[in-house]
Amino acid sequence: MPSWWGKSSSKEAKKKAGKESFIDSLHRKFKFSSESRVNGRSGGSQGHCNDTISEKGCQSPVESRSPSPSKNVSRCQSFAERTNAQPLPLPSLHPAHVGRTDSGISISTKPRSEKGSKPLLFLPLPMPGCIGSRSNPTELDGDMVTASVFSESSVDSDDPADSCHRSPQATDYDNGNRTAAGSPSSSMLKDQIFTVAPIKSREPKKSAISFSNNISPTSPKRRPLRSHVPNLQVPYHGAFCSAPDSSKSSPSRSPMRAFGNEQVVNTAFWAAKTYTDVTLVGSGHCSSPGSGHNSGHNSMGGDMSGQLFWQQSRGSPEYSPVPSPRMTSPGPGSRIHSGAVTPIHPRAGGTPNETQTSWADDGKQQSHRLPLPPVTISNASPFSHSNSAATSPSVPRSPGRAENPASPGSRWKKGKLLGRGTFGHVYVGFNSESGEMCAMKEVTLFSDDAKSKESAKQLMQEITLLSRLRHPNIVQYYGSESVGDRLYIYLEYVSGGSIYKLLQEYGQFGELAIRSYTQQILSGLAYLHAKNTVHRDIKGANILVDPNGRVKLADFGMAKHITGQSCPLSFKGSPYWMAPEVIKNSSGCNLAVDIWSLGCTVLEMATTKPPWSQYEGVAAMFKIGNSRELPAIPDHLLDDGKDFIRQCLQRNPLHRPTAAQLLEHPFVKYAAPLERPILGLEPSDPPSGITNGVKALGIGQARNFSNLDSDRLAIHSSRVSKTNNHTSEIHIPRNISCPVSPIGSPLLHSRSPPHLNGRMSPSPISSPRTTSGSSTPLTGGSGAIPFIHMKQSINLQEGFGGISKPMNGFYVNGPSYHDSCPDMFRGKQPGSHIFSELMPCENDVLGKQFVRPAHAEQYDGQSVLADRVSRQLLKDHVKMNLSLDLSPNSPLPSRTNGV
Ligand SMILES: Nc1ncnc2c1ncn2[C@@H]1O[C@H](COP(=O)(O)OP(=O)(O)OP(=O)(O)O)[C@@H](O)[C@H]1O
Repeated sequence: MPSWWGKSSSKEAKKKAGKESFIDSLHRKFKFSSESRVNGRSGGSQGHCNDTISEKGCQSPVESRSPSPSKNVSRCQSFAERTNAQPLPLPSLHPAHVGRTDSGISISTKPRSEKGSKPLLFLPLPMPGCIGSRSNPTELDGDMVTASVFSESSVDSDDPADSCHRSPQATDYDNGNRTAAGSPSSSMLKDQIFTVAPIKSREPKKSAISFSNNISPTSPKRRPLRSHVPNLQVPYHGAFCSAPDSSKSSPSRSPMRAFGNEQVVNTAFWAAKTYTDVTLVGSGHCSSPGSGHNSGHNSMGGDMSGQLFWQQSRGSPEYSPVPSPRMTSPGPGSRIHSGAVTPIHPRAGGTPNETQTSWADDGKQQSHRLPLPPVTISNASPFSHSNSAATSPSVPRSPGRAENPASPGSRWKKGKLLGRGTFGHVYVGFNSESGEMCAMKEVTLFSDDAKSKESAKQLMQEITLLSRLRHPNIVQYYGSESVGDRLYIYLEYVSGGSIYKLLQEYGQFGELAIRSYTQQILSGLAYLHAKNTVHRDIKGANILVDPNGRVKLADFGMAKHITGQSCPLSFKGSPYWMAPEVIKNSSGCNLAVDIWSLGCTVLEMATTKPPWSQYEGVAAMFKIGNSRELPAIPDHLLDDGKDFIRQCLQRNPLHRPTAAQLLEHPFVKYAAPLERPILGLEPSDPPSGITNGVKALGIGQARNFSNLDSDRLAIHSSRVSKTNNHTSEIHIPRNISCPVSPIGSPLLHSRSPPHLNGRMSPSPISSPRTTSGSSTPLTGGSGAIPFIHMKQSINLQEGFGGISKPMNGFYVNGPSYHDSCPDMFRGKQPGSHIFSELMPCENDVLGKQFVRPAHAEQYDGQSVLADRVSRQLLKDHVKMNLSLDLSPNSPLPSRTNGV
């Protein structure tokens, strides 16, 4: 056991004292905020147009521990050294996957009454209703701004912790996380040690807290913000430390996870690696990119440890018993946040879930009662807290419990740990009554950390943004609720893991898979961008894949809704996937940054590593931001693929095509469609016991929610669970997983060129070594990879850093694929006769023109249908967006006003 573990909480007592006051103040603030919103909040933050949404510190989620082939891979093997990956089995064809997508928020009207505990923390849970009720379209932004302000302020914090000087402890810590399957995996490292709640007893504890579902077996022990047993000491996970614990899942715990514009290079590390040309404001700390098992990205934004190398040997950290020192690789967890702020209190993300830990240890994966999943608030307050004690680790986890038989389907039980993130842990949530699953992100809020408040706000922002998104290629947000000192966020469960994880386990993808995944990512981005929202952290670790090959964009912690005309470009993202303009801070917020990152992700899929991974973080950033070099593109990719990457990696953001435009690129346009596109289009019946939320609830949230999202995509169901004095209205949207995704089985029904049909392309997959991803050094100096200058319609817009203002949701500066079937896409693919038989383009709602194979239907009727459905969905989304944006009450500004 690490020495720091035994140190326990020397600061415990001191922190405890401040918790109460913190909670109270936070509570008051949220409450205040809530009221403000209800009354048409204005948020003084509107004046700010900072990056906002959320800034995460480094985190290192632990990937699923389920047995996987990856186990066969030596953890110490480097990507390059790894033996050939196992061929991916063909996805099985199943009925359309229907996934719940509705969002709901659970709320408990009854405050927690646990003796000795503080009043429940009223977290401002974003809700459809609340959102819809906003009269000012910029409110959302205001929230973000507010968050950003916090974030920035945090960056300037004098708190040593801010500087993220993650010490070697990080390593230990990381190791501990990874190695301790069930051990308290705190993800926070810091020079300060704190104690975490001891593992809860599995014995049922009688709780004074009543559950909405009538479950009241909570544990008296549960003392959210105060009772930490000094038997576990978890190093603070400061901004500087990357989440070393990242396991294979997230590749990128990145080298610079905590980088921020505002950050000051104040660490020795940075001092020694200062590149004058790189605008590294603030002390960026990088987490090791591939180290963490979280997402393994090197996202910047909160903490940046000095590990800026793409970790070549990130096997499956989680399996690795050996404490891994800090990772320097651009893994999943290396994100740089503009504010070196570690979102939630260090402990939040890293605090091991006692219960979970114990479960993991014993491998039983027992689950215990959890508060009701997505529940719609039935009262006027947009903020909710749950009085459910179900989340208490001490709650009996017996699946067969008979408590609350009245509302069987409303209980979610926390299952196995999927991973750790900056904000907390993610578990599988299972409703034993309905058989449904979800991903539960558990975040522990601490009051003893100055940044907790800020972190909470950031998290709220992410939730707020996510709650407004509904697309088959975006992880659906179901709802959230706070229970005591913990916040639970319910998300669509995507069991396949991230692209990063798949790459780690199976090696590089074949071209068909890449095409399919890329097409889906683009679909999600097109939708997102149509809402003037930029993800800012696109990379393999943040893209999840379900068993059917459907891709879902995840982790919107750094996403930002672009609203003003001018928005400073925050230094956020993951170094290796970061666009030049972000590094150079030369342009304003731009949707095009995602396109650049997409290009990097395509390379990542083709090589298992992001471009420039052979360089350490800072050096890579220097390359990206100051040289004209572009990463080498694997030869095994066909011309379309190479061209696609080049299009994305144009240094001038104005030259990059928009997501919508890229959907017309032959590389993705003919990607294999999903097998089951139609199933589920019609609203599915809500689960047993669940009634239509809108009708049943008749509350603002429900109404607004229905307005916010497409009815065609989801059914808003709710369940009213009345228990004792607690009434919860569950709003469980169900949606269909989507037809947009082309890949039901990338290997099947492909509409790609004949030579690719039905087969993976020449084996990229078989041997990760064969391709050189990062092994491909950057050859060439500037201009090694020629830019392709296509017809452009540059339309500089004032106030947006020179970036063109989106037109119909898309910036119109880049290559105009709108123009009738661009020649560049015609017959471009070698040997593809399909491309030469294109039907006349037809306009779609996006103003784009799609091209279809003349004999597509006879070629593959189902595929065509799927394609149409997918496009229709995209149109619907756009329409929906337009409708939403134009609504005076919409929290999102009209696109025409955006950017
Ligand atoms: N909806 C989901 N379905 C399945 N697994 C998920 C889901 N969301 C997250 N995970 C898993 O949980 C892990 C932690 O996710 P989380 O979003 O908290 O952190 P992260 O994305 O890895 O890091 P960060 O948020 O700091 O960038 C991820 O690595 C991912 O494997």
